[in-house]
Amino acid sequence: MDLSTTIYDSTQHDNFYPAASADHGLSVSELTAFINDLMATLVLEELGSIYFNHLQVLLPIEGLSLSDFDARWVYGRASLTSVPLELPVNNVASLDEQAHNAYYYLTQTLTMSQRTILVQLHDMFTKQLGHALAYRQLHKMATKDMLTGLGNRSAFDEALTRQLGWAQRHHEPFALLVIDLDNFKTVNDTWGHREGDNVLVTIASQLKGLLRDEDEAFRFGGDELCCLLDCQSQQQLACAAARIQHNLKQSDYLNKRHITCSLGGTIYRANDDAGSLFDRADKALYKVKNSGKCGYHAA
Ligand SMILES: Nc1nc2c(ncn2[C@@H]2O[C@H](COP(=O)(O)OP(=O)(O)OP(=O)(O)O)[C@@H](O)[C@H]2O)c(=O)[nH]1
Repeated sequence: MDLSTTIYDSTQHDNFYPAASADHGLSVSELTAFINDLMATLVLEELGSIYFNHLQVLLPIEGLSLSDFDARWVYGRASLTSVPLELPVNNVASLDEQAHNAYYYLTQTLTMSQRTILVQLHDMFTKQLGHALAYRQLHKMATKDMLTGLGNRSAFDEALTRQLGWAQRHHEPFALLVIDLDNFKTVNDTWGHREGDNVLVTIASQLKGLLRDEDEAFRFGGDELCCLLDCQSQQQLACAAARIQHNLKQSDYLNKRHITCSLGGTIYRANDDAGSLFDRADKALYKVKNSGKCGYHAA
């Protein structure tokens, strides 16, 4: 889910402004005037665009249009500044161990009561921001394989659905490559489970290093990995598979543990869905497994 959408929904923007004004004992037009007078350009380092969405919540108010605001918006600069005011964004530090602050660049010095209101409004905005960040953090944890740092099966499912949608709309094929380690159980049995874990981490990190920016790798489960590749032909896919296999064979660490892998690949075809695409790649993989392992087959 898009983070900005989450924020927008969670602030229930139709009700937000009147609620804010009631809380602060101001009429909507007084509050509007206040925001207007402040001409506050909000710059939240790293989270600027997220915070900007909060501002959009405030924009449909009388007298303040997006273009007005745009004209005043200064991201990362303080050209309008008379008084930069830095306020902590609550609940965020504990989520990702980084301190985040919102910087309000003001065109006039605030009176004490304006400052109090700004701080109160800020707390209201950042509560929503905290929720959005908590959601983002949870989503990250739910889609990441904790051992290897690759996307997990759930991330793979999401990415595959996205890729299929793109391929169907734009008639642009892509490739699915399924990689399964050979005799991995022997590594666990011989060197122990921890060493088995190290092997998985090593392979995942090599894979990440090998792929181009537009390609993605996932741990599908156990000793099986998947890649979604920007390949449009069997030839390109075969090259990618050969590159991966060649690279793994160069690793002394993996050679000492007799690690090889089998790969099955396929290219998207019109009318494919996730099931048909995956089945083809999986069948190709099992052809390799059934004919001596350590090879590549395409379907
Ligand atoms: N160390 C470690 N082992 C795991 C993990 N997940 C699954 N395994 C082990 O991976 C092994 C996979 O075994 P199999 O599916 O028989 O695969 P294989 O030994 O590679 O056999 P082939 O695929 O036929 O070559 C099992 O022993 C699992 O216990 C993990 O996170 N860490």
